Amino acid sequence: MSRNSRYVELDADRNSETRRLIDAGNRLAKEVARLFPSEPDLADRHYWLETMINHVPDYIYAKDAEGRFLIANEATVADNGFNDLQELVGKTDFDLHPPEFAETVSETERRVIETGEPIFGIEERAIVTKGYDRWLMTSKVPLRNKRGKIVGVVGISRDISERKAAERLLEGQARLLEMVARGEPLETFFHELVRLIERLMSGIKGSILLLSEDGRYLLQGAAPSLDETYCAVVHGLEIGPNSGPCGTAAWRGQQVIVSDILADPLWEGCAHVVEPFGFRACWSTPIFSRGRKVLGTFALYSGEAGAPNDQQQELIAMAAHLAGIAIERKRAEDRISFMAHHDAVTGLPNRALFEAEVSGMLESIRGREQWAALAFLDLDNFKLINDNLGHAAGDVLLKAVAGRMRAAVRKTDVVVRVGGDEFIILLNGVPTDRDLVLSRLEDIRTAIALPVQLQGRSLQVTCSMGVACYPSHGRTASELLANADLAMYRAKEFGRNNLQVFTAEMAAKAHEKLQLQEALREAIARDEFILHFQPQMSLASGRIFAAEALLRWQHPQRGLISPATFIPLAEETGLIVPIGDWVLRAACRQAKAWQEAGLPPLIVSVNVSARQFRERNWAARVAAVLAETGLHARYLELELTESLIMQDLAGAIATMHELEAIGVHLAIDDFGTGYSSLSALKRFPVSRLKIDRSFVEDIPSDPDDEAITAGIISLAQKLGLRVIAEGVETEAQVEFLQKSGCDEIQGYFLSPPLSSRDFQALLQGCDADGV
Ligand SMILES: Nc1nc2c(ncn2[C@@H]2O[C@@H]3COP(=O)(O)O[C@H]4[C@@H](O)[C@H](n5cnc6c(=O)[nH]c(N)nc65)O[C@@H]4COP(=O)(O)O[C@H]3[C@H]2O)c(=O)[nH]1
Repeated sequence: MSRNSRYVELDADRNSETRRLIDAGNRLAKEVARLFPSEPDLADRHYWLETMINHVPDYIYAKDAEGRFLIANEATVADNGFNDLQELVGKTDFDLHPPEFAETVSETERRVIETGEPIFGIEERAIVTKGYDRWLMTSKVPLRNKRGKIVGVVGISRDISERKAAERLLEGQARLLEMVARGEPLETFFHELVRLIERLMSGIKGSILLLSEDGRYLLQGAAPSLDETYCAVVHGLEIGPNSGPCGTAAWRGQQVIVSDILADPLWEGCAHVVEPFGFRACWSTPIFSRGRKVLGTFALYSGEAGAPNDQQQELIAMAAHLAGIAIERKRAEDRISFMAHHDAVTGLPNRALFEAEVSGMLESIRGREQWAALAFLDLDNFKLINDNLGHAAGDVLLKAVAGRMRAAVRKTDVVVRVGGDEFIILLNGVPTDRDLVLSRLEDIRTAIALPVQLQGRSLQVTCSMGVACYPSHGRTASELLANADLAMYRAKEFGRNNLQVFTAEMAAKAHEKLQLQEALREAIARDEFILHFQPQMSLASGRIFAAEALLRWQHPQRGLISPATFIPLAEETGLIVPIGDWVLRAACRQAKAWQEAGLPPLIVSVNVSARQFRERNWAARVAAVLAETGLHARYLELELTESLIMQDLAGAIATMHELEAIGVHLAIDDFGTGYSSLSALKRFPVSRLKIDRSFVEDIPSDPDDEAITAGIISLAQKLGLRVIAEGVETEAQVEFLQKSGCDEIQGYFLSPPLSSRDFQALLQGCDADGV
């Protein structure tokens, strides 16, 4: 039996077949025992070890304390550019690599030798010669002799380039997506993308081209590594079935791989264009939108002929996909930004854009002999067209008008839709000639007023325009806007369809108005209002039977202020509602107080403004005041003006009926100045007409006024209404009115408006039957 007990010699004493088999088995066993002796000698072990480490793809080596290679596996030898281990032995990293790399390696190894501490798993750039950028994971342990003394290092390094590349790709993708999310400029994004791909594919240069808006040309997107001359040649390339790899890829919507530029028909005739740049292959991939529309191309150029491998194809697909996301996102942002800065109906810039840019525009003419004219413009009666013909027609009109305005100004001027029917025009950098500026603006007004065909009709729309000029009417955009607005307000006051240029007087008035408005607000809070009462007398009996309540503002500094000064503003601002409520309550309370003081019951007449009358449940509010003050409804008369009623005839008549139902009297004030038609008048539940003072004023000198007054009186009689004339000052007027059949009078002839105390004294001093 051999020393190797695992390989037993078999018993040969059997039949011949079996014997032959046994002989073969024994021969095999002997051979195995020879090849694999159980106690191998040192040389065998050395050989096995060498075989083993040479089969390992990692780099394994040992170096002495001076960093000289003692031994290394085949991978180390070959990747350092040698054929045989002996060529490497004795060399240091300084002999093999650039000094900065060698220094880093030797520094690590010195540490291991000095400390005796091994280093595991450090990542380092590869300094082996494999032609492309690679990474290693390295461990180094001290090399000891038999006595345990450290005499060098043993190193083992694994190529982790692929893992590193995958990591870098992931990081790159994350960075790119973050750039998209942050809305970085497209150009920056493209640069980063191309650079990433170039880092991952050595020897490759990338370029991104974008398809022009009309879908016909390729325009430069980014090509950070390509020669500018080459980029200039490609920029503006028309796409087509045979237009280089990029032009063709964009045309077909398919990837075009040109493996050898010099041999490919796509480059026929133009290979000489790329030749100087050293390209041999070009792979162009279309960049698609989500809806598969071509947005551009992603192209890679290689100095070597060939097609991309699977891994490279994956990278290309990823890059084209990311580029598509970025382009779409940018376009969406641009769209949103356009929508945020432009008016959807007319496509004109909106106020936000104007305000963002106007300062820069004004700045551009600062110090020059030029003006900027800012016109605020409002279409007259646009609401009427919108209400009667519908919003779609209104939009058509706005578009037409916007187009005309745009056509009437220069490219450098600005036309903005502010909202509704309001526009701003900025004529920038105009000569300092007022007449010229005004004539240009008048031209725009004329263009606007040309007929527009709407729903088969020809309509005309005029405009009111207010103008403020830089620098004399304002140095900032907001000053100019505010002043042009004031001027437009004035244009409207002048009956619309005209142009007004801002003046200092307008500003002063506006300022005054603002102050008055503020003071009025405070007056309500401080209870600074009082009522005066003006008697009304029956011409037949000579009895004072009623009093008109007239508001006064007891201003702490300015004294008694007439309502004519503040009522229009109170109406404009809506302050008339709380003020009117106060008047109604105070008048009812006073009338009731006089009754309680034992005076003969009087009707108190209260002026009602349109704004008040439109308040919801106004009749119910009147009833509540009557209940609160205890005054019977028949002692209250409400004076409504013709214009108030005509603003919303149906609504006014309904409210008048509600008031009639409560039992209050209704009168029409200022009769003759409005436009109430006779047929409408018949439907008003009123009990008297009040002839406006303007007709009474010139009686008896003006025969026309006499005729009108007499006419109103006879009309009222026919309609069964009583008539009162206001503003009666003279005996002659009284005589005329009496003769004409007027029922009642009010005016200085009788008495001016009096404080409640004076009025009470007047009543008490009166003869029970008359004044
Ligand atoms: N020249 C002349 N004037 C006379 C004569 N008799 C009366 N007046 C004045 O004519 C105005 C008559 O009031 P109105 O036509 O309702 O015109 C009123 C009325 O429209 C409005 N108003 C006054 N009080 C109120 C109120 O409480 N509410 C509302 N909404 N408006 C009021 O203010 C307007 C002006 O009121 P007042 O300044 O008080 O002016 C009063 C009165 O003082 C006269 O013989 N000759």
